[in-house]
Amino acid sequence: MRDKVLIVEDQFIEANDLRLMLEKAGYQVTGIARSVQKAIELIEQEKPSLVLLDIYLKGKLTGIDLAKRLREENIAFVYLSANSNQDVLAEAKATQPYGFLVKPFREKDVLVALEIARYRHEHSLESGFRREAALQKQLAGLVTSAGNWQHTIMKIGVAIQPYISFDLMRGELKEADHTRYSSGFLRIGFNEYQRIDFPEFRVMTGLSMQAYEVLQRSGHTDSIAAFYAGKAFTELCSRDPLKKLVAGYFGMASYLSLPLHLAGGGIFYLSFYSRSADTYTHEHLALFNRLQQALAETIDAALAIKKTPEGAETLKEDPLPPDGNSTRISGFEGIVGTSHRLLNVFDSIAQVAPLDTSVLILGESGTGKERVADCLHRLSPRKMKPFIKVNCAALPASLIESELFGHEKGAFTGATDRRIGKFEQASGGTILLDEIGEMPIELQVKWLRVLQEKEIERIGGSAPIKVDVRVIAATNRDLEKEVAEGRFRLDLYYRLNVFPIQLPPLRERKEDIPTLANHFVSYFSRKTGKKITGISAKVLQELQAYRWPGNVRELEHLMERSVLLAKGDTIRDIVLPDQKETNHATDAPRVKTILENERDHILEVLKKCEGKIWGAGGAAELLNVPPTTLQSKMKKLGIKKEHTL
Ligand SMILES: Nc1ncnc2c1ncn2[C@@H]1O[C@H](COP(=O)(O)OP(=O)(O)OP(=O)(O)O)[C@@H](O)[C@H]1O
Repeated sequence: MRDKVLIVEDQFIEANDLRLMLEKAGYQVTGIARSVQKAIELIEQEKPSLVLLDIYLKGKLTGIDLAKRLREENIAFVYLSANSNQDVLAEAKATQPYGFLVKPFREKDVLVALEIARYRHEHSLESGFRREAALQKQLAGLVTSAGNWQHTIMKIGVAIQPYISFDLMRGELKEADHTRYSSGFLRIGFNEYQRIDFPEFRVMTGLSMQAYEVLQRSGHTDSIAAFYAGKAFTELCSRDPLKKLVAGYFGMASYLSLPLHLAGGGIFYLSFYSRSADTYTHEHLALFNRLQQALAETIDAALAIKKTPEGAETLKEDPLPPDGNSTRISGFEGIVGTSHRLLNVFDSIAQVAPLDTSVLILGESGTGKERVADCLHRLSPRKMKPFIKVNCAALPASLIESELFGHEKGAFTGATDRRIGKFEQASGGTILLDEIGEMPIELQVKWLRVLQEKEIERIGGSAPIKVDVRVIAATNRDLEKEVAEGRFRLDLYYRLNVFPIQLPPLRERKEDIPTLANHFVSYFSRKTGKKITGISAKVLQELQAYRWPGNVRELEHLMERSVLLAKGDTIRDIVLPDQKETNHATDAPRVKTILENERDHILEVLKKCEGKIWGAGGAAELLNVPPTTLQSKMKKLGIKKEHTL
């Protein structure tokens, strides 16, 4: 059956061109809508499987408004746009489109974008189902696994973490006679949890037994699944002093409550806390609906053990087996830290590493982007194949193309031999395009085609060559800003941004500073043969107060210097750059180069003239240069006509 496509576009000529293009390629175009209202009517009547969607339409509502509805109805959509305003872009991105096409369109790009959208849509549904089926199986497996009930609850937590991210999980059963059984698990590493039952919690918080019981009695319990964030979380804490204590003590910012009605009667309260405010959504409640039976069966079985006479004896004191609280997986070696921001990065790596999906690693300089790329490769099925790194900033623009795609003998002056490019060298493996934000704009179009069509052409070559390479890109630039300012192609940005991993700056995960500092001290002590065993409390305090504009790399260099200068076995002094200066340096906007200024100025004038170069009122006249000079400048600065509309 032919795929049904709806075109939502208010420009008749463009819409009609698209219709002809799609029909020629075998799609069934179910209609052209010029407004959101008309689009909704056509969607109800025709049930298209794909929608091509312009952002600005006739009427008040925009394509972004329609996109939200398409998401809910699970219909794949691709934006059509010439707009690169940063705010609009951020809004469009939040609707999670399946692709983005920049006007004017090339036929092949449109068709490839539709193919990819269809593939991604089917794949996301399918992989969602597959992942959930795997989780259900894992939960069923826990029913028969031996161990005490707390151990089973923790195993449920470990299994559920990739679906419901948490920093603290609690399980609690209230019996008819008011006896309570509860257990808590604090996440302290990627797959490491510390069991915190109420005796430990009382010791940590200094609560007396009596005070604890008072707090517990005045608590709030949900009878149906619910989540709380922001104001709702603050209100929940003000109604429930025990939750307030937990939130304050462990720095939690949101809460998800999943009450499970057990077959044996009673309710088991499974609840999750997260240190991020935006962790829990309606999707978690929907997931819970699908999983509650499997969860209830697992917990029922675990509690049945508790109810046997032998089980009851060991209920509160039973320690977790040694492998229970520490199931480290290898692969994250070299990335030190256990802050929840870093653990979220580990979760993303674990989720995406085994797939072939492109990954975009974002983060300030020195945050560990290259290390993350290493992990992605090491944890993928491609680990035995090459991992090739290309630094786009370190290559002169004139060489990047031949460096990446290779050239044939005699392709240009100086090409004395055939050269295999980095992309082909990475065949079967992974390529890291570091500093992708620095890639010249002319090359970005070629790069987009490589990503879409999975084939390259050597310079001077006569036919394209198919390549199987997984692409990881990294940048410390704000790519959305680069797009808004015309330095990065919007369609390439969307193609790369399939799975972004954002690395936090060090100043946002200060709790990792002592571990990192100690890690570097022991590394450099070993390397230099000095016997340094620690860092003084004063130095640790200073390290935590500093803003770290250079992130982990700066900390690494500082610790190396400190080890070299240290007298005795402890680091007691450090010399940090003047805080005011460094704050200033981080907050100051990047100074633009002369070429960037020239480019911005020409772009601004061209936009004013709606792209017109020649004749009266054209950009050449306004800039007071001959049109041919302007054209060659535009070429040199990578300004295309479509950037100016
Ligand atoms: N979590 C970490 N644990 C241990 N070392 C780290 C960690 N993160 C970064 N490093 C170290 O900090 C230095 C910088 O890391 P890396 O080169 O991966 O950063 P980057 O984000 O790619 O930087 P740039 O944007 O400048 O290329 C490296 O020497 C790396 O070993």
